[in-house]
Amino acid sequence: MLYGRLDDLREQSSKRLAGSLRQTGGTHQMRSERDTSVAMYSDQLAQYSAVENGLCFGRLDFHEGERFYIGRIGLFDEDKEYEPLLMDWRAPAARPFYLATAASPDGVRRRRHMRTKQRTVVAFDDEVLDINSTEPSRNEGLTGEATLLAAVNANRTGQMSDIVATIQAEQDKIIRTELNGVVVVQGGPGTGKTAVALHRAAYLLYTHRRQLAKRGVLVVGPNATFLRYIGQVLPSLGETGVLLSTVGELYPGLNAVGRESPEAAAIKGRITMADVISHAIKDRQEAPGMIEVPFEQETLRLDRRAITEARGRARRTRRPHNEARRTFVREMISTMANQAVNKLGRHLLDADDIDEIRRELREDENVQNALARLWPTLTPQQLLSELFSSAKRLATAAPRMSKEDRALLLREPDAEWTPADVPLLDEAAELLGEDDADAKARAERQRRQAIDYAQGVLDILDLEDDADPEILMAHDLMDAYRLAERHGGENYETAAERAAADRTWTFGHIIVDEAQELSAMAWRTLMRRCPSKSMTVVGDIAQTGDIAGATSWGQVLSPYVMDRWKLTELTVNYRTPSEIMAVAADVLASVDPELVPPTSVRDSGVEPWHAQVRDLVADLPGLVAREAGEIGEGKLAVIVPAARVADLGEAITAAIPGAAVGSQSAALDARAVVLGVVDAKGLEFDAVVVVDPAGILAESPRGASDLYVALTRATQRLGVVHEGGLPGVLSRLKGASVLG
Ligand SMILES: Nc1ncnc2c1ncn2[C@@H]1O[C@H](COP(=O)(O)OP(=O)(O)OP(=O)(O)O)[C@@H](O)[C@H]1O
Repeated sequence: MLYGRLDDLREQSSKRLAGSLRQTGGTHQMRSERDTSVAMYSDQLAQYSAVENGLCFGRLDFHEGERFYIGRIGLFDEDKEYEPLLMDWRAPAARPFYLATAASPDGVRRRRHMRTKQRTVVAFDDEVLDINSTEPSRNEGLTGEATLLAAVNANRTGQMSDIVATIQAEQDKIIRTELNGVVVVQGGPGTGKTAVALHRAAYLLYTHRRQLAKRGVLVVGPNATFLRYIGQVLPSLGETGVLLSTVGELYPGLNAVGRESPEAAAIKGRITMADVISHAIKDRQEAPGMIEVPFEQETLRLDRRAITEARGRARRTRRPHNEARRTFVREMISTMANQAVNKLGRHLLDADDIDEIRRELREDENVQNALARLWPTLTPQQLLSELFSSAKRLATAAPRMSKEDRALLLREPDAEWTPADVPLLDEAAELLGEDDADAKARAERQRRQAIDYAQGVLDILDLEDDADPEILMAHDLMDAYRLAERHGGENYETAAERAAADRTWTFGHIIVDEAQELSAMAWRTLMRRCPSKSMTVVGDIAQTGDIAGATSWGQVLSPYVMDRWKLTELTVNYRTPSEIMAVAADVLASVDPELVPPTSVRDSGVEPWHAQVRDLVADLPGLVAREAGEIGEGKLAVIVPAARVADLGEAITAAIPGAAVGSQSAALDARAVVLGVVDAKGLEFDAVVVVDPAGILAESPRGASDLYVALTRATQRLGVVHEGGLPGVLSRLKGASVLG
């Protein structure tokens, strides 16, 4: 019945969409109304398709005989005064599905979890919420235990799936925390932080749709692999208007994927870089001694005092550099005009002549060159590449930075931009001010040309009597205006799309995942994008791997919100079975004995293994092949020190058909993938082989956190392969079976 209703709705929206698309021409207002309905019906259609799998997953029976079905979206019976047929999981009335317990049943008699395959129910589990129930005692505190365990035991697919059917009480509380303020979700590996963050985005969009649809929601993740991994979750919850981005992608028009040493990135992440950039800009507002400017037959002389005075005036406007330049130029032109007038004889000139002289000065190439030297118009890219490619400029802009640190920042002028550069470019853009008048004029010219082009295409189509019906359809559906917009690739329909193209866009809510990895400068950029400071910050201080990353949430947040942030915690690990967690816990204790590992929700009955080999390149592929055989259709990752991704990757891909290396999207779809620790962050696999743990420990000052991350990626099986002895933190493995 529910699927029947979904089909009806789909057909209705599809007809309405076709109707709207068929209307062409009309006034600007009619066109804009039509565009709005096109966007709305397309969204509805996308949502109806997205919720097809597992449309309904739960049922609540109340003591008074009432019964609700719970699902991905709300469905209503139009013929019976919109009586609810299916309740959206985010609606307040659906809450007992996640929270009710035998001790506090909230009127619920029975809770049913249903599993469906396509449109057929394949299993269901009932919980009778009666404290005196004679049912066998269940794992205390878990909601829908059987369905939950089926979900956590299932093979992984290389794509994260939603958890909407089995959200646990501690997770539900965080998902539904109020919109305003900063909420920190701290939790160990596998506690569902990422899942909770994404469901919270869906919940907030449902509950505060009006407020958030306009400004959009931004989800920030650590790298492109991770974003691809989580990319399907929100669409499967029927939400498409969320922008997923790495910090490196936050500067429109730039995809910063260049590489640099972690030390250089850490320096760029320090908050003091904000001062360095501000200094670097001031250094470009030069006041040399006397400069001479040839103008027509005369030589004009600008002395230091005149320049400093004009500079002072321009700075006192407190406008960004490129905007304040107007004041500087006006002052300098006025000084030069005075000199020129005096030389020509003031008594011979009237006001119009003097204006003419000013105009000529502005247009004179020598004058322009002199002004460009004294106060150049700068783009953020130009400022930074000229700063980082000059030891001298760096020394003046960062006098308090050590020589060694400055040396680490030096690079070629045309070097690729790195993720750590993005917050610096953003800072520079703020202080320089956009000088985008030219860019806007260019864009408008291009748009006009595209419209003319599109009009031409449509005119030609009109002339052809026997034109292909498909093309005619295109003609019916699209007028010149829409075609032009598509042609220019600027047909942004959602807030998220518009936001991605605009550096100064501010979001209604920002969710930061793996937030412990962000540098102080990256936080500064994100805080600028969210003036309301409505944020969800998700991470695990114990997993911090980046040396620019955080060691405490207070330290990160207090500069922006003082102590007005709320800490919430997740304590149950749904990913890693207890046998593996015991090994990981020893490593965690070596990071900080005070840190408590999360409790595994299940045992797997499989002990982790280790193998000492003589030569990794020769012996590892055989062990990996054996492990791949153990997990059948599941996914396997081989996690190695960054320095060994290339050689061990080659050995494994040569020996195992279908294996892949690195974090490109195809690699995640492979059955076996070789990854460095950084790229494995946030991901999970059925089996994990951690290679050369001593190498991982030695590779970074945060080596122990990296090893902890590597060990906790497995959902079923873990093996450790090493050449030398086992590091002390893994001595628990000594009792385990030894392969190889
Ligand atoms: N309530 C739940 N029901 C079913 N599966 C869950 C639930 N909570 C978490 N999981 C599963 O546990 C796994 C770990 O979740 P997630 O990746 O969100 O953890 P995390 O805390 O972000 O981990 P890490 O810090 O290691 O990146 C995922 O496969 C997720 O689907």
